[in-house]
Amino acid sequence: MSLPDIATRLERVTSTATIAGRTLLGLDTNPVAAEWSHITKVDPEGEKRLPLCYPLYLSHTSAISVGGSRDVTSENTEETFGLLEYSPAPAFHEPSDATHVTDETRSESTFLAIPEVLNGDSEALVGTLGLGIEYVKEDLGPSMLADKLGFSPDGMFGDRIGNFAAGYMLQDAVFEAYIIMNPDSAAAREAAVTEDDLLTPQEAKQRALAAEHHLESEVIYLEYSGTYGGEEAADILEAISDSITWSRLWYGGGLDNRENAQAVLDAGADAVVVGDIFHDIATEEADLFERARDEFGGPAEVDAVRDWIAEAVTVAETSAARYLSTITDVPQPERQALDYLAAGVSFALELSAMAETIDASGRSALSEEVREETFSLEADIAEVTDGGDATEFVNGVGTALLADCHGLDGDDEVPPRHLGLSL
Ligand SMILES: CC(C)=CCC/C(C)=C/CC/C(C)=C/CC/C(C)=C/COP(=O)(O)OP(=O)(O)O
Ligand SMILES: O=P(O)(O)OC[C@@H](O)CO
Repeated sequence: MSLPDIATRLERVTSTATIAGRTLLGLDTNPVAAEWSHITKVDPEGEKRLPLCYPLYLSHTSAISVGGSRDVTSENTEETFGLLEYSPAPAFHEPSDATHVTDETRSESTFLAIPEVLNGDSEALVGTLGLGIEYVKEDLGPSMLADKLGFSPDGMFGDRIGNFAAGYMLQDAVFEAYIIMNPDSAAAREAAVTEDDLLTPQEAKQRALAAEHHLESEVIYLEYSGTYGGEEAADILEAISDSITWSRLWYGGGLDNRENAQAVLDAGADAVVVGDIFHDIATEEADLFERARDEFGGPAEVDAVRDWIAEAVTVAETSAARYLSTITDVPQPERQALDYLAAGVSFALELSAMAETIDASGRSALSEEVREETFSLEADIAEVTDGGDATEFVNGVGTALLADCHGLDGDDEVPPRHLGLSL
């Protein structure tokens, strides 16, 4: 038997074993964790910001998806992964364009999640993917290898290096088969989904079956981006979850309270995905900080800030409480939200008082003073990350915000443009 014959037989045996494992034995070989029930989408674009103590909020989510469909670049994606090093949850990369993928994003993400749209145009199903593979094969793969080796191996292996890089990256990637049901969303525009492309539950189920059996998509993603799908979404989820066995089923769009998150889980979603309500916390925190500055006129104890927030707003209606309530295993989202909002606002009050007195002659003097200060937020952060990271995080955020306030540019670990609040 020739070498190619042996390779062909081996490939057949392996793929038969895979199918038997998944179907006859019901083995869960899906690399996307079955336990994940809540995903937070963090968008790297400039308009979508993070609350100051994002590690606290993100300590309750199962995983973080980094990506977005507008104004995303490799630079703001790398920065977002840098910020998420302080987050306790694993982060994966969902690029909307292959050029957002770099060596750094690859090494910092748990896996690459590639969207394919089941009810859009052919660009969104395979066109962008083909373009992406071409980019990995011809540019990214060879340049990553040349960086690592210190020389370009092109002449030695010809095309094979690029093919290997593309194969390797895709083998490691997970595929998300999207069904987009909100034609007014950015995702729908990207994928050319119109009213005519909306699916009935039965059609959605049939496409999900094609995705599971033919495309082998690790995730089937029912997407209502920006709006809650209600009963229509529940009907689709029920139809899909009754028939797929191996792919995970995720729902995203408009979730902002416990009832709607629980409803889609009850309808059969394995996980809920939330985006907007998380980013809204950043705006809310910045607004509360401005009001607290007028109220306290200087630094204040966390307890005093907590009492003031409880009077100043209806905590149950805050984005912080709404975000936390979409995580169904957080027992008291309102209490937790009040603690986190108070922690963020009092940290900002401490920093803004420091801004008045700090030596702002240069970044190193400023960062030295920040390191000498003890911030109460550090203990809270240390509960969700390890101690060294908590110190580094608090000092990093403090230095970045103070430097920004004094117009000192620099290479911040925590770039202030990603934070909702400025001093
Ligand atoms: C091969 C490599 C390295 C990368 C491939 C990159 C690919 C194929 C990207 C596909 C992009 C695509 C088909 C996008 C369609 C629209 C979509 C599903 C967007 C995802 O939604 P969000 O970006 O989260 O939506 P919002 O911005 O509306 O929240
Ligand atoms: O921003 P929202 O509406 O929560 O949607 C989340 C996600 O499904 C978007 O891709």
